[in-house]
Amino acid sequence: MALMETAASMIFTDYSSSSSSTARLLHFTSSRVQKFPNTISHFRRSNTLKFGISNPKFPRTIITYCSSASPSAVQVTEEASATIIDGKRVAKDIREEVAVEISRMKDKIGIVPGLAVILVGDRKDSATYVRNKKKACDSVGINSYEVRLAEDSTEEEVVNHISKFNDDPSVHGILVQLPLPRHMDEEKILDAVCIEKDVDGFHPENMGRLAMRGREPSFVPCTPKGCIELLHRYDIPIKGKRAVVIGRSNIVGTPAAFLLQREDATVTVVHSRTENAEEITREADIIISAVGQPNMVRGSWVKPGAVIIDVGINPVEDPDCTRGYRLVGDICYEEARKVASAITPVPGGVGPMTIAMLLSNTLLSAKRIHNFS
Ligand SMILES: Nc1nc2c(c(=O)[nH]1)N[C@@H](CN(C=O)c1ccc(C(=O)N[C@@H](CCC(=O)O)C(=O)O)cc1)CN2
Repeated sequence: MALMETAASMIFTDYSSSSSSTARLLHFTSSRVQKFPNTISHFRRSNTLKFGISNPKFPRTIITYCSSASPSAVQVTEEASATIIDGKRVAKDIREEVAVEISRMKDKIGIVPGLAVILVGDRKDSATYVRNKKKACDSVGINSYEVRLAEDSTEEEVVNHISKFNDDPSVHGILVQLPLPRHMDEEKILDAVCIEKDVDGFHPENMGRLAMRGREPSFVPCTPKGCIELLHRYDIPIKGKRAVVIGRSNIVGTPAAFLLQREDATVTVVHSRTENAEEITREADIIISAVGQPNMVRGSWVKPGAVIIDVGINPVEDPDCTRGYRLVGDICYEEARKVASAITPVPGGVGPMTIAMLLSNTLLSAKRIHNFS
């Protein structure tokens, strides 16, 4: 099956760092939200595959292969229930942790972190994300600065604003909301953000460092950082696991794959030209999907007990919803949750983590610039 790559047009989150395989992504102490209750305790593969789940609250799942030749013939004969990875709750915890650090910094050295956001054009979804970023800044005590430019602005205008923010000592983080209007050269604009303030982590130097062993990016893109943070906070092991990343966009898929590799996972990237995407994905202990195709990953793509991080945020028409649409992920949630051991919902999974990680990166930047630990 061919996958569609729609990095720029996905209404999705895009997004992480670690200096060693075990390093935490955040630069302040954070807590795990709960023990991961659904760990597979054993596996027995034959015509009938069974796995036990360590927490008695979760029913034992029996998955029967009706025909070993056809993976789509997998039947769940007893209702299983994956742990729901609650991104909304983790994001709230992170906002609280960031707020505590910001007030400590303000008390000790009188510095308040500042974030500058540049929005070009009139996409409604982008305007909503920018508004939510401002609200999140307000809630933790970060000063925010916003520039809104018309759809037909020039690249030069955008770059001029970036240059001013690069030179402004009250600004510690700069981001340009994506996607940009089609006539603009995204590369040229993102390259203009100075690397010390690149809280989105989209500068090619940051990405290059992320890809290299022994090098540290200044910042890790917020969405992939959020994905790994969710795995850490739910105590989900990554080291030595097989991970499949679906999608290879610059802002999610590619950095997510680098991050998983830095955490010592064995990583495969599945993309629009991949043959046998379904079989490859079915080998994975951890799936991160960021492809922007509603419900593309079916239950049959998922190995029993796998952990699923769904980055896709796709609107699908629904007259019953006040907005006229509802949001679904790349993963067919109703099918996958019966096979997986843990899964992020959409909405309320990775999405809220993107903004929480942005706040965390902005705090990190201000601490670094002012040599505050
Ligand atoms: N400069 C950037 N542009 C874009 C990024 C980014 O990280 N930096 N990511 C996405 C959009 N995005 C933030 O910018 C973003 C997307 C979604 C959410 C979110 O919280 N989603 C909610 C649902 C929201 C809804 O109901 O509409 C959820 O999943 O629960 C936050 C941020 C592309 N552009």
